[in-house]
Amino acid sequence: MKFLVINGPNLNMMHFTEPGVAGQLDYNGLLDYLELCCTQMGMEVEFFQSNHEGDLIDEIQSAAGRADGIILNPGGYAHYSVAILDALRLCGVPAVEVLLSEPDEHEPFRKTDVVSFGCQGHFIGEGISGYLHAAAYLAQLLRLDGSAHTHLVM
Ligand SMILES: O=C1C[C@@](O)(C(=O)O)C[C@@H](O)[C@@H]1O
Repeated sequence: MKFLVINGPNLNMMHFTEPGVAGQLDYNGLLDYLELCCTQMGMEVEFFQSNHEGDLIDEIQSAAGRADGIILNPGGYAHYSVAILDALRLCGVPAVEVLLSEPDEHEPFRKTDVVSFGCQGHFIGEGISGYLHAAAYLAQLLRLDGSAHTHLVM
């Protein structure tokens, strides 16, 4: 089963806390951590990050036939990109959203999440564990409806 992990603007500049470990990971450290954990769970992952809305949309559109599911942290686009929402609805690949932090703990304008309407699951405010919970959830979803199996056979 293969997942495409898409991270939106500014995620490449952030630092992340690994559960139970002192210190912080940079973006490449995050990718190494996620790849290791997903490999241990028997999943293949591919990563994409962009600061540009159109590039994120191109990546979502190209997911069909290449990945069984999308794990998306849209960054600030979560709050207003109807275009990313449309791409998720059109691409035919199930997507799960991850937001590292809880929007309620930030400015009121972050309470709206338009991209969430294109996602079949949401892991919000769990830090980087959200990516792993999203992967496990997607795997379960795909096993239940058989799409991943169909895709692999094709
Ligand atoms: O870029 C980010 C990070 C974020 O996507 C998160 O994962 O918590 C939440 C967004 O509101 C913010 O703009």
